[in-house]
Amino acid sequence: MKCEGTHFDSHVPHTFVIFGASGDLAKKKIYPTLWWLFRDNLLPKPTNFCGYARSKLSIEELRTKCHPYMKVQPHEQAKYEEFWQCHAYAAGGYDKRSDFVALNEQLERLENHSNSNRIFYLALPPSVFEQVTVNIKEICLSQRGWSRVIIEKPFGRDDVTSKKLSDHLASLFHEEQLYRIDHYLGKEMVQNLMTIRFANKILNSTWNRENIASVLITFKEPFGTQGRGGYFDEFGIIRDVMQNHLLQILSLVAMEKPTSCQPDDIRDEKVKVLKSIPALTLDDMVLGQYVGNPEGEGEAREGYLDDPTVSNDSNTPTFAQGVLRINNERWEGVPFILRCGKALNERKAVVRIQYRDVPGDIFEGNSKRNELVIRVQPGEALYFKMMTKSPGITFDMEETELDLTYEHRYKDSYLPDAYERLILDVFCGSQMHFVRSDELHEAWRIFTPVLHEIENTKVKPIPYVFGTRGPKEADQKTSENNFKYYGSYKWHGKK
Ligand SMILES: NC(=O)C1=CN([C@@H]2O[C@H](COP(=O)(O)OP(=O)(O)OC[C@H]3O[C@@H](n4cnc5c(N)ncnc54)[C@H](OP(=O)(O)O)[C@@H]3O)[C@@H](O)[C@H]2O)C=CC1
Ligand SMILES: O=C1O[C@H](COP(=O)(O)O)[C@@H](O)[C@H](O)[C@H]1O
Repeated sequence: MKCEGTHFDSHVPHTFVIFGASGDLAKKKIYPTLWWLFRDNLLPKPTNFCGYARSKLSIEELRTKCHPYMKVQPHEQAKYEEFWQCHAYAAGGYDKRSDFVALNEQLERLENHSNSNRIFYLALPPSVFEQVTVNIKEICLSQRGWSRVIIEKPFGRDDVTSKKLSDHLASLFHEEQLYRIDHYLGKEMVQNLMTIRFANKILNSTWNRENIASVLITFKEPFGTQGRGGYFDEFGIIRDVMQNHLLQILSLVAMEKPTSCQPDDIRDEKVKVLKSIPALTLDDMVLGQYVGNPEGEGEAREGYLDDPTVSNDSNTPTFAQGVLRINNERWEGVPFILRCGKALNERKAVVRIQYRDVPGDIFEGNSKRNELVIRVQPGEALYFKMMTKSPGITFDMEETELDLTYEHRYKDSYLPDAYERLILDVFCGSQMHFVRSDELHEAWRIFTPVLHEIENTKVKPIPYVFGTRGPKEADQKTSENNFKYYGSYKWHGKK
């Protein structure tokens, strides 16, 4: 797939500035990703790195914090030393102009006063986004090259706060300078959706209400808040996962074919399909909150409300299922069911495209629906459930699958982490896998009313036990929305 801005001038110097360099995201995701890109010679030369945070840290201390996540192999040691030699660190406040002036001087020295391009990564809580972006704009932009800003969710907590943030950013930067990360857009199988849909005649021509009964997009995690309940409680699972990751997947599954693979042609189609979705209502939802499992081990014994950082009467959902409708010619009447939860029975993200029953059945009701399953993680796979005659002297039929398990088919392929792809895209100037402000606006339009209703009327989520599949009411709602679960499918392959 050829897209605009998929390469960079490898000889222009670049500087990557990490705000919040002392934090969790920086040590667990950003520094490791930069190291892997550096290790694989994927970054322009030279690229320098500069951390910025309030804590006073030496490079040695920063390195020690990051080390457990860097996955350095013994033979990579020399390269690893080289990586850390390209680093600087500045301590300062997020609201202090003079500290940003000092940061800028440090960047100039690091760049040897060259025409370096600059990338600013905001690994920061949203409360300081505004001050930091103003200071970047006024003091730290590259004077001779380009500057780009990467921001992490949450992009607001509802339509009003998100618009405020969008307006603020638009007053400082052009949209082409802004890279809003939704890391699900960097995952292999999510990126594959465009190819699966638009490069396969057989799928493309059945991708509509005449053939598809329902679509189920699931995200499950087997752990709870792990002591981060304080943060989670402000947002809940709908804002944490459904409004962004699952809705992004839905857009890619449901959008019309873009006129080209150019980032804005794709994002135009995503916005268009979102505009056809009415706001979600409480009737379309099942909400849950986990309780401890007295027979479980460790964290599983604790319920959400047992987390000391969560208030005792919190009604924040840790599980949510919502049924969305797309009122356009392709999808009218096809439920798109988004389901996500923490403290469930497994880690899994999967998209199920369930086809309609075969009309004019001659098999006495024994055939089951076709289902195309796109397993995002873990173990990327694409499989198509279908009916076949049982082999041998029989006319019985059985459920089987066409199976594309990546681990078997692409044995020697390296599937980079989502952040590796996305950060590289920023160097390349490709916004294809980043969220545009109008997409965000539509996403909040769909979710804000129901979020406010849950919060204002103190809707009680249904308790479910840590380590289970969540409230059974969700399965009930799924079957009412034309998704058939047979419980009879058996896969015989190796996992
Ligand atoms: N390439 C590969 O690696 C392949 C692997 N497989 C494996 O085979 C196994 C079965 O495949 P799968 O497609 O999941 O088959 P099924 O159609 O049997 O689906 C099973 C899933 O349905 C969900 N479920 C359970 N009860 C209900 C219910 N009452 N109503 C609605 N949904 C329900 C569960 O998922 P949930 O809890 O998420 O709702 C469960 O995992 C899986 O483990 C799969 O990974 C299959 C083919 C290829
Ligand atoms: O954005 C988030 O995603 C993670 C799950 O990401 P994954 O790549 O491990 O699937 C989730 O744990 C977190 O709560 C959420 O904020």
